[in-house]
Amino acid sequence: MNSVKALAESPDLSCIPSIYINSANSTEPPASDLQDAIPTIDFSLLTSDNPKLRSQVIQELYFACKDWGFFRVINHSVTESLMNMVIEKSKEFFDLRDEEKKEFEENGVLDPIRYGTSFNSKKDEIFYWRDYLKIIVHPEFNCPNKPLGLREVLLEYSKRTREVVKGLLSGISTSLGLDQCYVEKALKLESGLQILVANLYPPCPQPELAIGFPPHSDHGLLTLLINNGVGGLQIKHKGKWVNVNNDLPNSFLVNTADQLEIFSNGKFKSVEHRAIVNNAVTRLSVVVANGPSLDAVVEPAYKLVTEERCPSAYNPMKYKEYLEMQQGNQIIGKTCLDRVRV
Ligand SMILES: O=C(O)CCC(=O)C(=O)O
Ligand SMILES: [Fe+2]
Repeated sequence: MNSVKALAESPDLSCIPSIYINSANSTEPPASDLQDAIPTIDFSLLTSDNPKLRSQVIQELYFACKDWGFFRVINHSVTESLMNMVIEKSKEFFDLRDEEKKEFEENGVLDPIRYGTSFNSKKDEIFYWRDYLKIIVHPEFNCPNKPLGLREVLLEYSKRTREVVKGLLSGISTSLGLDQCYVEKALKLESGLQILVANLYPPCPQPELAIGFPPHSDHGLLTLLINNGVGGLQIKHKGKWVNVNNDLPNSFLVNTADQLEIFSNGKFKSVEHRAIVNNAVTRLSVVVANGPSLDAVVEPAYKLVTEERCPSAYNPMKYKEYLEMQQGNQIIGKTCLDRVRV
């Protein structure tokens, strides 16, 4: 595997190889800065003793999912020092020697540990300026045996982030007029799939020609993102690409993903996002994708279809099949969701 990290570190790289040239860059309008602030959800209010505060935050969650598909979560139980350790240990993984990382190279979509470059280098027509490490951390916890300490940090992070996701999904369930445990039970979250993805975007000598992560939506229910303080994430909001700034310490950036769009029968849309690169500093993001159980069949919630008399807009599909379809092909916007849309 030829990592972008090794390429970016080659001594006299001034032009990027043509395989990295993303022709869409020249046709897409540049992103603008956001006019309105991304919604912020105070997680602690979801379990407040005060029913008024609880119902208020559930309503905020509803509109954050419906109008944005992106929100920040504050006052959760994950400490800033744990978040920093996750970033630091992920960086140490990428800093291992190539021979050490080689044993984790991707062989198949459902491999528990996958180190690779681009998105799906066997299928990608152009390559993305990104190396990655993907680890299935639930229902079974997996982890590379190096660097030292990675395992402890990721195990703790996986547990903590699952608690946050559980709380958010019970709020979302309520906000959809369903029982607060409805999502959890229907999608068997006890054995829900959780994949941790570390994305490394080294400095790129021609950032305007390359792309770190092309426009896409995520496969699961909710994705939690943190990064090393370097900007680069852009989301599509009201039809336009906008920059997401890192302006709130100790917060998660959360986005709605495909299975939540399906489950909510399209009430909540999975949001498209992408990552651009820069020529000065390495960007590192750590994303936790939280999905249903692999054997859960996902379809619009029965109650939403019957009580609201909205015909089902998505065909049922086992999450495992959806995941294999999304991870095993090229990633192009929301084309994967189109395949299950009625
Ligand atoms: O690096 C980022 O900010 C985005 C990464 C991402 O979208 C993903 O891993 O699905
Ligand atoms: Fe993503």
